[in-house]
Formats: sequence, C-alpha cells, structure tokens
Amino acid sequence: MVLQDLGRRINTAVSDLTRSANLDEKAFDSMVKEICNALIEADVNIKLVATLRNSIKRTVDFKHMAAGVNKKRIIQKAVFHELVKLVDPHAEPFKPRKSKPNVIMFVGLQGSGKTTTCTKLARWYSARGFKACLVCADTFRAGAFDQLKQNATKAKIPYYGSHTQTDPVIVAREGVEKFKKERFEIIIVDTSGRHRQEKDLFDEMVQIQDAVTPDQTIMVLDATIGQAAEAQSRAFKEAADFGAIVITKTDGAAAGGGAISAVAATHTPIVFIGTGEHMLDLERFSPQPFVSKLLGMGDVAGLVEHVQSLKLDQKDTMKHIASGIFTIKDLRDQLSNIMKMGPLSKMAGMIPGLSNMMGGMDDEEGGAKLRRMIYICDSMTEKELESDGKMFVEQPTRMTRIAHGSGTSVREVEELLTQHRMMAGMAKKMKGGMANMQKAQGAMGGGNKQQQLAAMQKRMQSMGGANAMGGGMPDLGAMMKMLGGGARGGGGMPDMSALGGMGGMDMASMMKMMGGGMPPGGGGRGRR
Ligand SMILES: Nc1nc2c(ncn2[C@@H]2O[C@H](COP(=O)(O)OP(=O)(O)OP(=O)(O)O)[C@@H](O)[C@H]2O)c(=O)[nH]1
Repeated sequence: MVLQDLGRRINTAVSDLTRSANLDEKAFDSMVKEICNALIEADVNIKLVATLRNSIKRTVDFKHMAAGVNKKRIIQKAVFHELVKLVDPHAEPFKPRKSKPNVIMFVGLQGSGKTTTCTKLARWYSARGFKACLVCADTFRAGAFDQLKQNATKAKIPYYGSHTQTDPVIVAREGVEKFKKERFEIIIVDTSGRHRQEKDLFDEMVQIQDAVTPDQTIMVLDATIGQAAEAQSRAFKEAADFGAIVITKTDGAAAGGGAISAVAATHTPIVFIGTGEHMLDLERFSPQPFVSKLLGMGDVAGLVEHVQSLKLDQKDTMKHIASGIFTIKDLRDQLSNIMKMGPLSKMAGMIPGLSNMMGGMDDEEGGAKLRRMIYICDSMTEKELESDGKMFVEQPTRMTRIAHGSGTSVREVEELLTQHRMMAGMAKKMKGGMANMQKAQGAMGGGNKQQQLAAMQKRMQSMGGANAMGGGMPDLGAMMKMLGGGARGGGGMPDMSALGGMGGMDMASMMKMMGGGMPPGGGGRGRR
C-alpha cells in the first residue's frame, strides 16, 4: 500500500469513528483494528503494530474516561502520537557546518537509488546556500560516471570522476582532496552498489571510508523491501559504520510504511526520503511533519522551507502587496512561481486539506490550466499587465484580442481577470497585516527561524489538522486570513515573502478555478 493510501485509510478510520453517532468502545475497537490492518498491509512489523495498538488502547481508556471529556480529540491525539512514535528513530543526524568541508559518503545495494539521491542531496544543499559537489567513486558499474555526470550537469553541480582510473579508492581520495582545496562545503561521494554477498565490494567500501574519512556515511535503502530494511541495514552496519539512512522510492512502494518503521526501530536516523525520480523529489524526514502529511494535515514548515529553497523572485510582488496593490503582472509572476514548485499533487500534500480538494484533478490537468493562464498574461500589453484590470471592463474587446492571441477562450480570459480581482481585493486587505507582521518580526529581532516555523506548523495544525482528522475541510479562507495578519497571535510567523508563490494567493479559489469551476459572473460567452 503506497504511503498516500495508508494515510487515507487511517484517516478514514478515524474520521468515520469521530463522525459516527455512537462513539462507544465497540466502534473504537473496530477503528483500532482497521488502523492495524492497514499498517500490516503496508508491511509494518507485526510486533510494532501490536505495540501501537496497546498504546492507543491504554491512552483511550473508555472505562475510566471522565464524563464530558472530548472523546474525539483524545482519540485523534492518541492515533497521531502513536504513529509519530512508530516512525521516530529518536536519534539526531549529523548537521553539516558552513565554511568547512563536510564529506558525505553514500553506500547501498545496487539499484537502490544512490546515484540519483547523491545528486538530489547536492542540489538540496546547494539550494540552501552550501557550495556542494559530487565525486563518483563507482568504477565498478560501466556507465555509473556518465550517469552521475548527466545528473550533475542538469542540476548544475560540479563533479569529479574518471573514465580511466579503475581504483575507486584513488578516485575518491583525489576528488575529495581537489574539492577540499577549492573550499567546497558539501562533498558527496557516490560508491558502487553492492550485493550482500559481495565481500570484495564491502571491503572496497571500507577502504574508501578510510581514505576519505567522511563526516557522515549515508545508507540508501529502497522502500520496496519493507520491513526487510532492518536486516539489510544490519548487514551494512557490520561492514561499514553509517550514521544515517535515506529511504528512496516511497512514492510507489507498497511497503514504504514498513521500511520507515523498521529503520526507525533500529534507532538510526532517517534523514531524507525519496519521493520520485525528479531532482526535487527529496524530502527531509521528520516524524511529526511526516505523519501530519500522511494524514492530510499538511506540512506547512516543509512548504515554507521548500518555497524558500526555490529562491523565487518575490520582491516586487511583496512590495506591491505591502502597499495594497496587486497587478495582473503580479498574478502572472505568482502563476509561474507555482509552476516552479514541482508537481501540484506534492504541493497539495503540504497544505492542510488541499489534497482532499485536489481530488480528481491530476498534475497534468492542473499544469495545463496554469500554462493557459500564463499564455493569457503573455498576450497582454505591458500597460495591461501593469494595470488593475479595470481597462478590461471599460473595453471588453481587449479580452477578445487576448483570447485570439493566446489560443484560449474569452471565458478563460474572464476567469483569469475574476481571479485577479479577488486577489487584488485580498492584497488591499492585507496591507495592514503585512506591516504588523514586519513589526512583529522586527520586535523578535529576526527570531529563531526553526521556532517560527514550528509555531506556524502548530497553528496550522490546530486549524487544519483537527478538521482533517475529523474528516472535514480545513478553512483555507481562515488560513489565508492568518497569513495576512500574523502579528495578532504574538508573532511566531515566518517571513511572508518566504511563502513565495503562496503569499497572498487564495489557494481555495485558485484550486476551484483550476478544477474547472466558474467563478461567479463568468457566463458562457466564450468561444471554444
Ligand atoms: N520512483 C522513484 N524512483 C527512484 C527514486 N530514487 C531513485 N529512483 C530510480 O531508481 C533507479 C535506480 O537509481 P540509481 O540512482 O541508478 O541507483 P544506484 O543505487 O545508484 O544504482 P547502482 O549504481 O547500480 O548501484 C533509477 O531509475 C532512478 O530514477 C525515488 O525516490 N522514487
């Protein structure tokens, strides 16, 4: 069962119970049973499932529950807490330091996704301001260096390797020395994939480790192996000590839950999970946000971090919103920023309740809709783009011209202008909120970003989370209001501009529109 399905099934079990009229012990028992069945189907070890079942039952003790307590809340909290415990390795991974070389060596079985993950990780650090590079010490598999070269070039990451040198220890040492001299901060060394029985390759791995003395050795595990992950990591641990694990292919693996919980049980930190073949499909693993996302409660801190890493150009739009203005060009910039963020389905997982709303719409549909909106903007004159949109009301023929030019319909142009009007209205309202928020941030002296993100996540969960677990839709309108008026809650909000494309964007109406729903007033005048 892929992770999304597992999350959906658990969520449904909890929502059905908390919505049902008879919230009694019998109904509670059948919910626990359904959760356990789902976990077992995802290949979670039966002993771990039994521990989870007993803990939930101990916490939600119907016999001794005082009258008047909020049973729903207790059940939701217990399920959430126990799922977090199930995937929590209770171990802190190594944290690279800036302005010094941090050598990270990758090990793993053949085909587990090492080379792909090396490049994803180098890109991840590079996007966060580290000077990152790659060394290919896989001289065993023909084509390994070419694969790394290709990936690295695409991600614009400097690399080192050799087509002629056959000793991987020499290549690794030379590459690391070269990049240390060039003051790289993250030096990632890719090694050959191994089979457990290949003693020579295991020895080679130890020799590379001795030669480059990595600050961290990461083992890459393929999620498809499920709970066998535990035995596999043990075999590697016997040969080379590693500090952390990356679990790849969690997007398609039926046994992803099994792999994650099995590794967590060994108390080895899981640093990242691979969620697809694309360069951006790497997510930092953290138990609470992971479970939150699994259950459709979003991962707002992850979203903020992701958007920040994309270094989107937000300066002009943020300046505009701060003074209550939102032009059509601002809308166009936001649309292209959304396109840069990655597949919409992944973004939706990070926003509380949004994946429910996207139900039925695939990435292709959503992407195509966004592209058509951008074509419409690109068919406007500079004057139209910089306008507040009123000129279209005064001269409706402009819409016909733009529809012709962009290969869309007048109805689509109208939809875009309606969306723009709504967002311009929001920008006007947000004028005060932005100033307050900046003041609050100033008062906090910049503050601790982690604390700010944690506070935001908590607030988001208290709004969206309870609803999501209860089966309802979180109030995205309220969420946007909160984004606009962060100072009210006593600070604890990240920089508004950090929200990038989300800043000021009414996602609820945006998604509704992308789903084909007509905003009010958009009659069927268009030609197709
Ligand atoms: N769906 C999905 N595919 C992935 C993920 N990570 C890697 N892959 C794919 O897995 C396949 C193997 O990946 P590689 O990076 O070549 O694996 P490797 O461990 O370096 O292989 P060897 O060098 O032979 O040991 C490739 O097709 C990747 O695109 C992931 O998170 N999700």
